[in-house]
Amino acid sequence: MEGRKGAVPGLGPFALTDLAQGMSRFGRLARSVDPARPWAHPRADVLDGQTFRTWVRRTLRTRSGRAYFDIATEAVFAADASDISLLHALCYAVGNGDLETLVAVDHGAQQDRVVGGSVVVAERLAEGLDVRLGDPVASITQDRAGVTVRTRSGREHAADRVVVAIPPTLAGRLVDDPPLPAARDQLTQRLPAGTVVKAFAAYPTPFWREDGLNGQAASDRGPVKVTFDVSPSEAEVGVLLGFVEGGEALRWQRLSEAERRRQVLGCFVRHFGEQAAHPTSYVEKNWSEEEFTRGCYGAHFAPGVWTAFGESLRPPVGRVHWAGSEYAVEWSGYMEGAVRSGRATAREVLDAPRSSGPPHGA
Ligand SMILES: Cc1cc2nc3c(=O)[nH]c(=O)nc-3n(C[C@H](O)[C@H](O)[C@H](O)COP(=O)(O)OP(=O)(O)OC[C@H]3O[C@@H](n4cnc5c(N)ncnc54)[C@H](O)[C@@H]3O)c2cc1C
Repeated sequence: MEGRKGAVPGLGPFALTDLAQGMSRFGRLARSVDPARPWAHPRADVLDGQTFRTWVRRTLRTRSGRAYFDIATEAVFAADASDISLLHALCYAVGNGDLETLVAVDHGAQQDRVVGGSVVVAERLAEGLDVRLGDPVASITQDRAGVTVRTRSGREHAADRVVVAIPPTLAGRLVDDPPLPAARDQLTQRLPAGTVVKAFAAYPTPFWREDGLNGQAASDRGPVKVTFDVSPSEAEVGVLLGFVEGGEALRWQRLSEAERRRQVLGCFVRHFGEQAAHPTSYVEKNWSEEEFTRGCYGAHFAPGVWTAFGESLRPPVGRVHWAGSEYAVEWSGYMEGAVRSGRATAREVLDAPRSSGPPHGA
């Protein structure tokens, strides 16, 4: 699917027709799914009983058509099409616009970057709030009077209600007393995060621009399949970002440091020429190693999970409510979804009956 540097792959008429038909079928099927209740689809058992890969292999006939769906799946879910159910792919696409919007840069989900990094958004939101860092929550105890949250250092915080705003798989690592209902716990056992490594190479200048290239590449050859020019806007330095995602990341992260770097730079050279082989610095960030993230971009649902456990995702358990990107109906897996879910859960808490007794532990 690629030739010389900067080339746009020429797809033949068969591949183009195949891709157009595949996308149209996927879009039609996605629009039949209610992203708030995917398990309620009349054919939910069929859609959730197969992997997205099965559907792609059955529906698309050409190598290029299948490659498009494979690359898009890795880029959107940080997982392989064989990891997720067809129902999840449809639900995610319809809740977040459509598949084309998710992978698109111009007018798409990939269009904008936050100057200073995404952390700036969280820092600005935290201004003026009583945010306490460095002492993670370890356990949550609730009874009829209230909730007590205990941190790893042993501090206790009493409340009427609690919002757990961390990814479901991390929420499953907290100790709950009483234990969570079986269905809710089994759900958190089945919602893994995807696997993503971001590899950055810095150069004295963004040299690829001299060749008329914008630094964006999409390839069916890994380990880096998607790249972006992430050079700072004001600095005289060029930075290329390569994403290593899904199964590619699982295999690549087992390699030695030198081999990982060699393979990433090899991909950059294929796309942008020999100069890419000699960066002034090279940095990798494996998001699965982050203790409080353990992968990204969000949780994905394997076959059977939406239909068997989906109804347990959003309802609170007693005084414990859930919020975060994974709980959003729209823009799940994105910062936008985290904000929407936060608002919905805040409303849920405000509407919940107040405790009749004093807060537990007060
Ligand atoms: C590499 C990468 C690239 C991404 N790119 C994009 C993008 O381009 N656009 C986009 O919209 N989204 C992107 N995302 C996804 C986006 O980051 C998430 O959707 C968003 O951060 C989810 O917000 P959240 O509030 O639900 O959860 P989180 O951001 O995960 O926030 C949870 C917070 O809880 C903290 N925490 C965890 N455990 C505990 C504990 N036990 N006690 C106390 N605190 C705890 C964590 O430290 C964290 O601060 C990306 C994610 C990654 C990893």
